Amino acid sequence: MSRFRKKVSVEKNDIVRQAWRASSWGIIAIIVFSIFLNLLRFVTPLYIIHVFDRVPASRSVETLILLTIMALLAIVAGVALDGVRKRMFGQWGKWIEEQFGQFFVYRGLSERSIGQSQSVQESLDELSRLRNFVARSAVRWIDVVWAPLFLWGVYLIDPLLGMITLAAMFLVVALGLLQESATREPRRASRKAAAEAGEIVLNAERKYETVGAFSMASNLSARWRQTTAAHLDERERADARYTFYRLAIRGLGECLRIGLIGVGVWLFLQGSLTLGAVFAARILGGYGYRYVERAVGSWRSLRDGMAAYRSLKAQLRMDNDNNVSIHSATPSSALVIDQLSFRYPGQTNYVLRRLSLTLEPGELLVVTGGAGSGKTTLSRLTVGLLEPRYGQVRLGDVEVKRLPPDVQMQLIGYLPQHTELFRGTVRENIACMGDADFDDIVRAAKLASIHEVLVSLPQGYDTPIGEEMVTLSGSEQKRIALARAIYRRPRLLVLDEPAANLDRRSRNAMEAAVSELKAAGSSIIVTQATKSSRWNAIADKFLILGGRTAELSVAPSKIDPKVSELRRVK
Ligand SMILES: Nc1ncnc2c1ncn2[C@@H]1O[C@H](COP(=O)(O)OP(=O)(O)OP(=O)(O)O)[C@@H](O)[C@H]1O
Repeated sequence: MSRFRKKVSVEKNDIVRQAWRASSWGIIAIIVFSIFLNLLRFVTPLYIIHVFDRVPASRSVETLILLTIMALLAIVAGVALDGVRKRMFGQWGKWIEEQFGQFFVYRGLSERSIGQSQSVQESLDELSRLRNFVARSAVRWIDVVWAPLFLWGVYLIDPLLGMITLAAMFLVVALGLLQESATREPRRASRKAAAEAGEIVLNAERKYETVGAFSMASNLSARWRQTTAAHLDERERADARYTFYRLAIRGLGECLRIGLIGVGVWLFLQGSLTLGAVFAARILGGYGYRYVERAVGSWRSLRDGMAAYRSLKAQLRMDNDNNVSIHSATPSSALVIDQLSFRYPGQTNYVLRRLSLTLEPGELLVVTGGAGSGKTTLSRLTVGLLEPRYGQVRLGDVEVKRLPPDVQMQLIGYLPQHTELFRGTVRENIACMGDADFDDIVRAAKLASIHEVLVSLPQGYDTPIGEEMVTLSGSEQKRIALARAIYRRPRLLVLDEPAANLDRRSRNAMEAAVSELKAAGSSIIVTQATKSSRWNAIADKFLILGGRTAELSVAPSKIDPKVSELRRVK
């Protein structure tokens, strides 16, 4: 039955148009079903007119039986069509989420700028709002276009009854708009307070060591209670206003029905309407009013659904613009940092100014600088996590920031300052949560000197680790992160303060791994907070970061007479 099975290729251009095209048969079926369904809604009023007005005159039981059977068949057909139509809307919503969910997770996670795009969760929330609209509310907006037809039916029976129905429809729209504007602000405030309260708990759970060590539970729970109280107050205010307007709308519907019958019977007494026509007008007016009422009730869902659609469509367009072709020479080209300047959004001071250097394959650059001098910022810029304000970071001719995610995965290895492991097994963590050759994983673990530790774990490489299951020491976790950074033998390896908090054995392992990769042709950047002679023997270049200046020097043994030994960049 599903007409929403076609797959949309997210790699091709015009993804949105493709999705509309793939949905077109389903949409046509929904529209055709809606036409038949709403025409069938006229059967009951027609039945009443005939049964009340014609059957008593003819006194024909056969006609009554025949009309009743036809009306029942029409009702059964209407219910079946309505069921199929609702199911199709549900499938359409599911299809949209299935088609694009994974794509937005992939795109959001592979968009490597820190704080520059909307979060993956925001995109998924938008997708889910769009699905909710399609699966639950779109049917109401398809039906509301039929309201004028029912109104016209009432008007044909009697213009006065038509005017009463029209007035009720206007009033319900006005009440709906008032309800929306009266509840918008408390709803927004309530959502904000709820998110803040949730954040307090989530944060405290993550930082359980600090919470436990400082016995912060009572302070945090008091703060949570305060924030939750604000959320509950706002929600109660929104609920009270919502209930008031819902009751007013429901009451208005009852008044309309009574009004149509009261005025209709009065018209009957005047001799201008039959009783059958009065009840038919009551039913037609009821349908028209209910369609408008239901559409008004799902106004927020329409607005959220449309906003989500526009935002997702813009993101899909953006994705189409980002295709980059990579020259085959790129992997073996030099790393070029060219006039690189960077400041964080909202900051006036530049962390790095017009920094230029070149790192050939097989060269090691040691970056030294005190706290806040920009070591982490430079590391993030080099691996494409931050976008330069001015200048470029390139591998050959291609900006690192523009490398397609799969190419970047192959070419770049990164050990961040703070170790981040994922919930999963050790083997999965080293393989970046994907599939990988086990021999490569073991080779990387040996190179990072963590193999012996891993084989002694209860389930070896298949031992689960993660945020909550801390079974490894900080230095062991760092060596697993190092194994992850080097297991693909990256062309460019960036290690941000790798020696911090490591014992001598781990530091030696780190240096041995760096030497081996360097010998194999990787360009390597290592940052350190204090000057140390540790890397002197194998380093090719040194960069000293100091607030607004940076000094670049070449290791004495590697000085090329054509290159100045010391450069100062302001
Ligand atoms: N997300 C951010 N937004 C705004 N400013 C930031 C951000 N991250 C870092 N900074 C600022 O940029 C400067 C450089 O920070 P960075 O973390 O690169 O220094 P660092 O040399 O790695 O320091 P540390 O050795 O303490 O880790 C600092 O002044 C810091 O306050």
